[in-house]
Amino acid sequence: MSWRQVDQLPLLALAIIGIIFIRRLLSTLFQDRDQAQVWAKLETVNVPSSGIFSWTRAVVGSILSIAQNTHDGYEKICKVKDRPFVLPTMWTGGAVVVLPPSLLHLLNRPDSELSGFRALVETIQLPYMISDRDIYENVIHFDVIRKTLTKKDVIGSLAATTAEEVDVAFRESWGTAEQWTTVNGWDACGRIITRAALRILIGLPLCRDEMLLEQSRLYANSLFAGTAIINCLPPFVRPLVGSLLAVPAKYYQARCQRLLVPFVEKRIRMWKESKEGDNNDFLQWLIPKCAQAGPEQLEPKKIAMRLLALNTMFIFAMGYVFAHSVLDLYGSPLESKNEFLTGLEAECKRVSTKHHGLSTKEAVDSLYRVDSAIRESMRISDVGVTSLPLDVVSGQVDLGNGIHIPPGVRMVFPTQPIHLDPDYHEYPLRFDAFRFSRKFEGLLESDQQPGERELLTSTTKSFLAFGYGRHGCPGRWFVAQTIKQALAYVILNYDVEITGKPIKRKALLNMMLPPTDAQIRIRRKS
Ligand code: HEM
Repeated sequence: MSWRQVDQLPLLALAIIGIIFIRRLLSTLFQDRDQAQVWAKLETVNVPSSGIFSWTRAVVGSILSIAQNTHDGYEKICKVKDRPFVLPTMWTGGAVVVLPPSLLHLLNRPDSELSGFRALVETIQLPYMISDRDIYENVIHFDVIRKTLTKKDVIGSLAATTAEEVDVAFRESWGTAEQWTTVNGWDACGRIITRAALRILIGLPLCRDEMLLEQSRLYANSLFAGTAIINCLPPFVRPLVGSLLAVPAKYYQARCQRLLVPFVEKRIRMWKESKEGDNNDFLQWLIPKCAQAGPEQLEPKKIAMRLLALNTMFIFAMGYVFAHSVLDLYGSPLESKNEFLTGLEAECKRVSTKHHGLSTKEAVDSLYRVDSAIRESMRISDVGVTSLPLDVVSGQVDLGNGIHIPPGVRMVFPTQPIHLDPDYHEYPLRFDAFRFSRKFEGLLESDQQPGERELLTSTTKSFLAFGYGRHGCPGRWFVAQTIKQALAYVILNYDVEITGKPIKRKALLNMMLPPTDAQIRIRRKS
C-alpha cells in the first residue's frame, strides 16, 4: 500500500461500511452510562442535533472532516469558553474529548492515572504491524533512549558521526552534478534521514547496505500508510482486514529482519566476549539493557525487531520534519525565500568557518537561524491535527465545571489549532523562517535571560510538536542536531527549487498526509 494510493482511497466504500455497521457503532457508543453522561455534558461541533443517524454520519465523515471540526471546536469552545469539546472520530469509532490549552498540565499526571500509551499503540495500529506484543508492551528500547539520548555528552559524541553520514548520504543520493535534476522531494529527503538513522542505530558497515537502506525506508512508508488506512476503518472491522492491510509492512519487515538478525547475532557474540570495539551506536547500548531484562530479551530476532521499530520512528518522524523544512523553506514566496536563504547561508558559512565544519555539538548549537527555520516548519506543518492523547486509567479526572472523565474516555489536545492560533503566533499561516531567532540577532548570550530563547527543543504551551511535560520526546535533542546538520548541508551545498503543482496539504482522519508527490529540482553548488 503506497501513500499515493492512500490519497485516492474510495471513501465511499468506507462510508458504506460505516452505515452497514451503524447499529454496532451505536451500541458501542452508548453501552457505558458514565461515558454517556460525559458526552451529554460537553458540546459538540458540526454535528446536527437532529437527522437520521447524525452522530454516526459524523463519525464516518470524520475521515475527511476531522481537521475542520477540530479547528472549529478550538475557535468556538476552547478559546471562547476555555472548555473541552467532543470530537467524533473513526479512530475510536466514537468520540474523543478535545482539551483546551489550559489543561496541558494534565500531561504531567502519573501514568497510573492518565496514560498515552494505549493510544500510541492504537495510533500506529501496532498489533497488526508487529506480531510480537512484547516489542510494544515492554518498551525496553524507549528506556534506553530516555537514559542515553537525553545526555548532552552522548548527543555531542554523535555529532561527528551524523555529519559524516549526512555528507555521504547527500553525495550518493542527491549527487554532485552541477546540472539540475528533478527528483521526488519526499523520497529524496527520506533517503538522507534513513542513512543518518541507520548509522546511529547499528553503525558501520551494515548501515550503508543499500538493500537494508531501501527496505527500511519502504518498511517505514508502508507501515504508516497501512496504519493511516486501518485508522479510517470502524474499530470492529479492523480485526477482519487489519492483518491484510499490514501485509506490505510485514513483507518489508521480514526482509529487513533477514538482513539484521545475523548482524545482531554477531554483535551479541562480541558483547559476550567483551570485544565491543569502538561502537557508539544504539545497538551497543541496547544489548546490555536487554541482557539485564532476561535471557529471552537477548533473542536476536527480538532485538532486531526493536531496532526496526525505532528505525521506523526515526525515518518517518524525522523524514517528515526534514522534508517539510526543505519544502516550506524553498517553497516560500520569492522575496522572503531570498531573505531566508541569504540569512541562513551566511550563518552556516560563519559557523562552519569558526568551528571547521558542522561536526560538533557546539557548532550545531550555534545555528540559531537554522534552528528557528525547522521549529517554524514543525509549527506550520504538523504531522497530526490533534495529539498528546491521554486515557483515564484509574479514578475520574476532574476537568472543572462539573465535568468528570471516567476510565475508557480518551482525551487529546488540539495541537495544530494551537500552533496556528494568532494569539500565540502573529500571521500564523505564514512560514517565517526567522520567527524564533529574529529578536535575538546581534545579542550576546549574556544579554539574554536563561531559557528566554525558544529553541527547536523547547517545549512550550504554544509549541507542542515534541510533546509537553513528563512525556516530552526524549529523542528531540538528537533529532534537532541531526536535522539541523542535514538542512545546513542543503543550504551550503545545493540549489533547490520546488517544481510541479503547488503542495496542498490534506488531512486523512487525524493525520496530515505527507507530500509524497512533491517534486524538487536540485543541483550541487559549484
Ligand atoms: C521529528 C521527529 C520526532 C517528533 C516530532 C517526535 C515527537 C514526539 C512526541 C510529540 C512525543 C510525545 C507523545 C505523547 O505524549 O503522546 C514523543 C515521545 C517520544 N519520542 Fe519522539 N519524536 C520524534 C523523534 C523521535 C526519535 C528519533 C526518537 C528516538 C530516538 C523518539 C523517541 C521518543 C520516545 C521514547 C517517546 C516516549 C516518551 C515517553 O512517553 O516518556 N522520538 N515524541
